[in-house]
Amino acid sequence: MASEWCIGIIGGSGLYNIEGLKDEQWIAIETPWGDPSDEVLCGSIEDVKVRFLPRHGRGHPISPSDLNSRANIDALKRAGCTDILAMSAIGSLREQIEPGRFAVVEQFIDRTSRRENTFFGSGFVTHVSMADPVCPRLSDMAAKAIAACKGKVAVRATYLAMEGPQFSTRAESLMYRQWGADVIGMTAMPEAKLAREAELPYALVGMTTDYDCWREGESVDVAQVVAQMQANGELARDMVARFIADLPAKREPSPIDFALDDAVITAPEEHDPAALARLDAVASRLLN
Ligand SMILES: CSC[C@H]1O[C@H](OP(=O)(O)O)[C@H](O)[C@@H]1O
Ligand SMILES: Nc1ncnc2[nH]cnc12
Repeated sequence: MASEWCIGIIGGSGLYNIEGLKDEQWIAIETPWGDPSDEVLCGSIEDVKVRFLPRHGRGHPISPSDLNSRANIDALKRAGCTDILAMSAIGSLREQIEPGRFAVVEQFIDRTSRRENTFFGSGFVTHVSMADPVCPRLSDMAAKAIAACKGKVAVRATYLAMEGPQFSTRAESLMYRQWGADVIGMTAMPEAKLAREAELPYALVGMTTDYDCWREGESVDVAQVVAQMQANGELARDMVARFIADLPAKREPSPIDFALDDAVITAPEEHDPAALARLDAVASRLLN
């Protein structure tokens, strides 16, 4: 049955606010996983409900490895989101994805190692499919929004998620290219996995800031990233506004809304009540 959209926007480096929301209000949301990165800016554009969360918090106090992605995704689900459009600054591993070009991500290679990456531990063991980690419908709409704003866009990119906070060595950067990665960042994993566990369709738009360090004699630094981030800001804000304005009037269901069907392996008699209690938002569809 068709329903209303409620779009969660996760703002990456350089995108700490969005403008033009009606009835906007920053709201603190408590979660069983701890504090999200910041309050959530809630409001609407036309008839579409919008929930905006700056991934690193306003002022960028939180490092990639310390992001509480479980709290961030849970908070967006609790705030009523039906879908998530995530924005990220990225390095490019391909000549043709130059700084300033936006890349719509289709696949991930997850090299992160020190992050909580699931809502589902012992007592409610669950294995969701990540074969197709992003929502094709949202990704397609994001690519169209970038093009409509006269932005340069690359589609079907593979994103390598690294732990950081240091940038890669040259050998790593060259190896990631051989692995088939197109772009690199430090934050979209486990965020995308957790969105899938929370049955939230997720798309990722990478905003290219640099060529990382695979090109002979070149390397990346924060000054370069920040300068390009500022240059990317206008397109980022325009494309988010266009993406929301161009959503179909009603939201048709997505298969990702049912990602937990057939994913839970723990027998009902072995379910841990404490584990279930923490899943009141994330797995609300199954538990109610
Ligand atoms: C300032 S460059 C490194 C920083 O930028 C990206 O963050 P986000 O994905 O939130 O835009 C990258 O992953 C690093 O966290
Ligand atoms: N080169 C790079 N490596 C990792 N994360 C990034 N974010 C922006 N540029 C990056």
